[in-house]
Amino acid sequence: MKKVVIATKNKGKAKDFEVIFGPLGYEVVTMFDVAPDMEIEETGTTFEENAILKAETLSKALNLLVIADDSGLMIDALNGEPGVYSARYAGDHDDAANIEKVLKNLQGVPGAERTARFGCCLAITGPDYPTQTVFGTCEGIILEERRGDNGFGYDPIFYVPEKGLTMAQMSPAEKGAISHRGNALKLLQEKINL
Ligand SMILES: O=P(O)(O)OP(=O)(O)OP(=O)(O)OC[C@H]1O[C@@H](n2cnc3c(O)ncnc32)[C@H](O)[C@@H]1O
Ligand SMILES: [Mg+2]
Repeated sequence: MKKVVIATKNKGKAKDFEVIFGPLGYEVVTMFDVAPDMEIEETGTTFEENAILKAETLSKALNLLVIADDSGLMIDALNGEPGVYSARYAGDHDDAANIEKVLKNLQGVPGAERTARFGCCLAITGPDYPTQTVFGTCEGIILEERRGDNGFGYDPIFYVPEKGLTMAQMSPAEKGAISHRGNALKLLQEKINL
């Protein structure tokens, strides 16, 4: 089986990638498999800077073609927060605490003003392979309470009107078909031959 290396330590993301790459005949390999002790500090101020940083750091260390994902949630009523800082919005990398903080900051904001979008930048790079990036989005509404147990991160409070479901109520395949990550991967496939 062909392998694709993803510069991530997020098991939820890895699952999202498996659902999309599996049918293309790829086994997904993450940093847990190839560089468990490596920590890449995300010092960029944009998704693109951080995606490139993660992809290039791991690619140089392994001398292999690598894809990285830097993503996050942008909430209009919070001026685009948590944005690039989505993973550590409440301090630690704690999904439950991050959701609590969002819900608290949106208290009293009516439904029509709870619009938001997920964004995902994918960077691909390798030895003798110029770095390229794509950006995918997915529009939604932030609910007042959690719904569903699938997915990761902010999925339980991110409602997608076209589906009538939160991302945590979708199957992994349903999420992949409409998500920022799925949309970014479609753009990547258009650019290069995966
Ligand atoms: O950097 P890696 O190791 O890939 O893992 P990470 O979780 O730190 O990833 P990011 O730095 O890209 O931060 C993205 C955060 O944005 C949120 N997020 C991104 N995609 C999401 C999705 O599909 N569903 C829910 N939350 C998501 C979630 O809180 C993530 O931790
Ligand atoms: Mg990260």
